[in-house]
Amino acid sequence: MTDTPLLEIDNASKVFHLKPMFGAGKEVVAMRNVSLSIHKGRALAVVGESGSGKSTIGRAVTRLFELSEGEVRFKGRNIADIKGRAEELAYSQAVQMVFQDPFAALNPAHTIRHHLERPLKLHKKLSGSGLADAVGGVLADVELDPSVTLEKYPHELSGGQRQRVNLARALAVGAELIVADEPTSMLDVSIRKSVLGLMQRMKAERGITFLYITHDIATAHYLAEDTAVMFGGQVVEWGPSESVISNPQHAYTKVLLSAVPDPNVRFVADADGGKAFAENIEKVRALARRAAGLPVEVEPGHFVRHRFEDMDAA
Ligand SMILES: Nc1ncnc2c1ncn2[C@@H]1O[C@H](COP(=O)(O)OP(=O)(O)OP(=O)(O)O)[C@@H](O)[C@H]1O
Repeated sequence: MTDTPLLEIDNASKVFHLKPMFGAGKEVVAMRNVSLSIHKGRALAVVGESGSGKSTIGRAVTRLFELSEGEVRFKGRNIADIKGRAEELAYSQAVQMVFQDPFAALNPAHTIRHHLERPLKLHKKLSGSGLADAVGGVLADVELDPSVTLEKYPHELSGGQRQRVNLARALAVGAELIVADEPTSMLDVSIRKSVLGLMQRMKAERGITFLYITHDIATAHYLAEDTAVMFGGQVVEWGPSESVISNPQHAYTKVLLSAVPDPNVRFVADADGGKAFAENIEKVRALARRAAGLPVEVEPGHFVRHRFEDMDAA
């Protein structure tokens, strides 16, 4: 591991100012003092329920808006300082997004060949046999057979195959970091693991780095070395995935884990399997929403904002 992480999110906050046609304007704090980092060739899972602020992190990293506070650094450079067409293009190639709906990101009027050749021609200036080899290469990387895939249109593929095409396209563009926002949640349960397995291999074999955004904490450890749990725009607990999952410290993390039906997740719950927290969900949410105090390190690299004991005071 090199010392400088590929991606650093440093004390990042985002406030949206809503101005409705009628009534008073209001502010939504979508992300509050978030600090996270990922080294090259590793994955960080950001987990939380709907509205917790996970996608806001992804959108900040892909430069869809400016932060209200803090900064995002890619290879040590503040992405707010990226200027000029060449630098912007280089960043938008290096940082690719894969979305929940694998169909929406593909043009139904074009074949898979078109989707993959276009970025390779445009960005890597390939043609002829070099282009054919590169298309074959990215399809092999995502474990799709060129002879049965290339001439098909997106609607002729399964959801899992379409998501593989999206990942192949990210590779064709030259992705170093893939922001995968709920990439498997629209897929059948039976093929979720295979797509996660593919992302795992892209990481291990190609050195691709993933920011994996998911509501499903059970899937985090398939892909991500590290997991951050979000609620109300803040990260309430983070650390090595194994440690966060097997030894959760925040009541909200316990609630997320108590909803996991997967027997492979080594969640060492307390006697009631976290049910007490699930039944007190509003109290847990109130705890998670509280302004962040100084985090406590419970195990090496495993941090939590508020301990169980704090819940009664919430
Ligand atoms: N462009 C925006 N304008 C106003 N509010 C926004 C905007 N984007 C996000 N928000 C608000 O910020 C909060 C966090 O949203 P975000 O989309 O990051 O959550 P999420 O955890 O990704 O949820 P989901 O899984 O449902 O997308 C929500 O309250 C949301 O309504």
